[in-house]
Amino acid sequence: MTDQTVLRVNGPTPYDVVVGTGLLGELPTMLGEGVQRVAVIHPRALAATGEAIREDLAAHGYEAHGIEIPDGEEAKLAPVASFCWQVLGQTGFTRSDAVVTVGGGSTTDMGGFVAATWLRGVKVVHMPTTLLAMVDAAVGGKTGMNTTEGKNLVGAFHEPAGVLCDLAALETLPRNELISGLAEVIKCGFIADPAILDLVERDPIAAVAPGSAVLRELIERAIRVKAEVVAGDLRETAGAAGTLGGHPGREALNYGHTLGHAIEKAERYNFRHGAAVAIGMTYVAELARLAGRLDEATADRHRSVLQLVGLPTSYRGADWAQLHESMKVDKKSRGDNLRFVVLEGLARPTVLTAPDPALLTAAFAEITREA
Ligand SMILES: NC(=O)c1ccc[n+]([C@@H]2O[C@H](COP(=O)([O-])OP(=O)(O)OC[C@H]3O[C@@H](n4cnc5c(N)ncnc54)[C@H](O)[C@@H]3O)[C@@H](O)[C@H]2O)c1
Ligand SMILES: O=C(O)C(=O)C[C@@H](O)[C@H](O)[C@H](O)COP(=O)(O)O
Ligand SMILES: [Zn+2]
Repeated sequence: MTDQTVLRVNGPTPYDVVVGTGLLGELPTMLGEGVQRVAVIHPRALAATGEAIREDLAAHGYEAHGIEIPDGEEAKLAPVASFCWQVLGQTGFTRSDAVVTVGGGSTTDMGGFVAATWLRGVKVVHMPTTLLAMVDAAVGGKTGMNTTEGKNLVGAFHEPAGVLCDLAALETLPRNELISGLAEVIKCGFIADPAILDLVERDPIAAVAPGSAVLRELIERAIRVKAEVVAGDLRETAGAAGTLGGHPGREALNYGHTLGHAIEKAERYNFRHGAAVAIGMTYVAELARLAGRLDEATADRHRSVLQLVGLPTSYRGADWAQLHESMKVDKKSRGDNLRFVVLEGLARPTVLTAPDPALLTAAFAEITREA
């Protein structure tokens, strides 16, 4: 009897996302044939876990090296990538060797980037340890590094060879981190799978309880949404090209992120990613409502479902001019035109290009009003 669920991600190089507990035994199979050296990249907070995985790999005959990186967004900086490249160089990493990331989204983003760039691309297996990384960051091959000018401005698409989501990791995750991850789950509910919203609304306590059947179902549903979206538009080109008949393709996964990333930068990354995205989703719901695209009930549902699990839906930090300036380098922008993913209804994402500036500020007024 196994508690594992295997979710397939299709695309140029299909791979599995395994959800369950006690998954370390799956790692050698996922690494596949021919791997001699493995670099286990983990944040400081997970030093013991990283070392246990390194030792297990060594016991299986791999030449296993641990690479410790900073916790959180501090990991997503160029000097950290440079340090990792140095270790790979000094340990003689070749194209048949592999990176294993163990950590949250900041670890999978930066470790994935190192794997994408070392020798122009080596194998990577992600072992996400936060809810957010399990349902989002570890799946789909997007990697990202921050620069002074903004969030994720450097990166590459580099799909993993596989993803192991060990649910036991969620037992040690601080509650605010779990809640942050739930924002990306709820995002999947709005853009593609409204059953997610029903599940959260029916039992918000179980939704944030590690080990609950509800949380597991939410995780699996969100991974399915992500897998389906990236399989259809891995490199995020379909939305701007208009090849999916109005569907934004992979850009749909950026719902709430245009303002969300600007808030994270303004708050010097002291804001959780999911919290910023929750505010960003509330903002675009208001924007879509004011633009006459979205009905009032669905816009209001953003506030109610996000608040139910303790996520913020209002903001009174940085001013609009500063946030607007940061949004200009959002990857969905084309030239001087901002492009926002908005909803025309539940599970009906589309792109709103260059909205009237008066609408942008009116929507901002809606989310600052009650902060
Ligand atoms: N590439 C993508 O598709 C994608 C998707 C979503 C988010 N992201 C990125 O992911 C990042 C956010 O990731 P996150 O929310 O996982 O945060 P995170 O990686 O910063 O982890 C949060 C904190 O929890 C600690 N931690 C991790 N696992 C733990 C565990 N099991 N027990 C105790 N502590 C643990 C970490 O060390 C860190 O201090 C952002 O940089 C965001 O841009 C990327
Ligand atoms: O996988 C994607 O595509 C996403 O947009 C998922 C987002 O949740 C994630 O935060 C991503 O890193 C944002 O991408 P970016 O291209 O806006 O940096
Ligand atoms: Zn995100």
